[in-house]
Amino acid sequence: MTKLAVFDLDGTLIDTAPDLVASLNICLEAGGLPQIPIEVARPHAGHGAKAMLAAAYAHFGADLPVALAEAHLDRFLRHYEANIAETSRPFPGVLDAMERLEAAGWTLAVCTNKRERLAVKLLDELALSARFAAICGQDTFSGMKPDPVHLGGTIERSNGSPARTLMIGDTMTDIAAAKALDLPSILVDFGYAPDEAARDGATRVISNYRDLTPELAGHLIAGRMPSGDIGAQT
Ligand SMILES: O=C(O)COP(=O)(O)O
Ligand SMILES: [Mg+2]
Repeated sequence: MTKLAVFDLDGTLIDTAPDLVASLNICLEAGGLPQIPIEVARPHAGHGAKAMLAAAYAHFGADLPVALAEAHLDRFLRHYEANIAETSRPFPGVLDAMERLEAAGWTLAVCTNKRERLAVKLLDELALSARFAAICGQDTFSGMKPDPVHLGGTIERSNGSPARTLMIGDTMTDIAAAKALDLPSILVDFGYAPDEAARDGATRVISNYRDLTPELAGHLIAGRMPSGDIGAQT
């Protein structure tokens, strides 16, 4: 059975925050509020449009009644879908890490809380879709991360097995999904919400994709940690 590396999308594979914040700012403008700086909105970028809108309104101390929230969500998603890959790009080093894993026989997949249609569109526009055995979103199965049905379904669609799967993500949502299936996980600490719980829960924390080697990935799924400095292996 193949070894499988499952990547989260926003904040892990692709730096989507600038395009997400651009769509958020369209809504704020329509709501008569100032533009929000990217550094204020970035920590919320991995939690979806609804959470970004709520956080932005809270930041400005403004009310967001349900009807307005719904209208904004619609506005956000329409703008985002039309502009999904304007500035979104893979994080530094991730394409090389994917190549190393593929060359060592690993299968790659994506498990994201983005809507599946948007995840596929983004990866299509970046010419990356074909690299993944499965791209599964919040609406692909009956639940989304951390619900194990999402990650478990992604593994099944990729012809993988939980015993030979590694999860790579940037938030506690990803780490909790891995834990629910008893999988090892890597937290990328340059993502959107690498909080204490996520750092503590992850099997390994990396700050640079050059540390994601087939050797480290193999050790993690074998339940063994490599001895010595990770940097020395690259
Ligand atoms: O859009 C979201 O809710 C988060 O997406 P992610 O799971 O790829 O980080
Ligand atoms: Mg994420």
